[in-house]
Amino acid sequence: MYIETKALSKQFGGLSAVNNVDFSIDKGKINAIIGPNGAGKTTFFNLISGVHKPTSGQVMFKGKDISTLPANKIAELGVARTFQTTNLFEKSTVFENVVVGHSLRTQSNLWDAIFRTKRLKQEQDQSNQKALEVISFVGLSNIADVPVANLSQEEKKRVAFALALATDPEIIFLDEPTAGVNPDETEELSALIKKMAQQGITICLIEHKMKMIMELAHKIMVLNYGEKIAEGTPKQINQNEEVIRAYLGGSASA
Ligand SMILES: Nc1ncnc2c1ncn2[C@@H]1O[C@H](COP(=O)(O)OP(=O)(O)OP(=O)(O)O)[C@@H](O)[C@H]1O
Repeated sequence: MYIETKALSKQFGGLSAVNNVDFSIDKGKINAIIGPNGAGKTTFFNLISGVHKPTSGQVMFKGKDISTLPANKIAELGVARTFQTTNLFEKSTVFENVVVGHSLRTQSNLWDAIFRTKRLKQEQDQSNQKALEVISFVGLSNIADVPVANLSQEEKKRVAFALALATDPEIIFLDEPTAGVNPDETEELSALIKKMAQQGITICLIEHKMKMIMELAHKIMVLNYGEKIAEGTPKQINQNEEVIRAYLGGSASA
């Protein structure tokens, strides 16, 4: 089993944001989490990536319990979250933003920085090369030197993907990756998500756009009031009575 949650629960005061959720994320596939507003999707992400500690239950990564590891340790294991586009440095270029991502994988310290050591130089070269590689992968090579402030929302989303990819992740968590972009751009970003999965990167995403999820995901989990009400292929989810009632408001093609 790759990533697995066992009876995972998180309470905020008296509120059960995530309640007793068993879920497994399939390696190399596109896994999706859907559900109405406030269903617990973001909290579930935060539990897996170590932002929140569970109230009870476990998160297992390749058979190891990571429930109590801090977020930076979980990131070092190869679990990356995309950053909101608002976390990008607007005045810096695409390249300058992305090069930061790879620093998670480097060892240099203050000593290296003061004395400009060989290790620092080698690692800077590696980070620069990695940044160029992932910028090309997300299709932004021609604007690598443009400040982020001058980019469209869709291009900023690509920068956020590149930043996550620069950390050499095994799995990427995407929280509403296409929020705020138009339908054509949504399709283009979907194609990019597929391309990441084809590279062997496991994807886990939250999305409200049902049509996109139905076309993209291999596996879907539906949360409602913190509880898992269904899990399955897009086809199974589309036909699930409880999902149709709770989430799709009676129309499976919403
Ligand atoms: N840090 C927090 N403190 C208190 N309550 C919280 C906290 N984070 C989330 N909640 C509550 O937990 C519940 C689940 O929230 P969460 O953001 O996980 O839902 P969501 O499915 O991601 O919603 P949306 O689709 O609106 O982003 C909500 O009722 C929310 O108000």
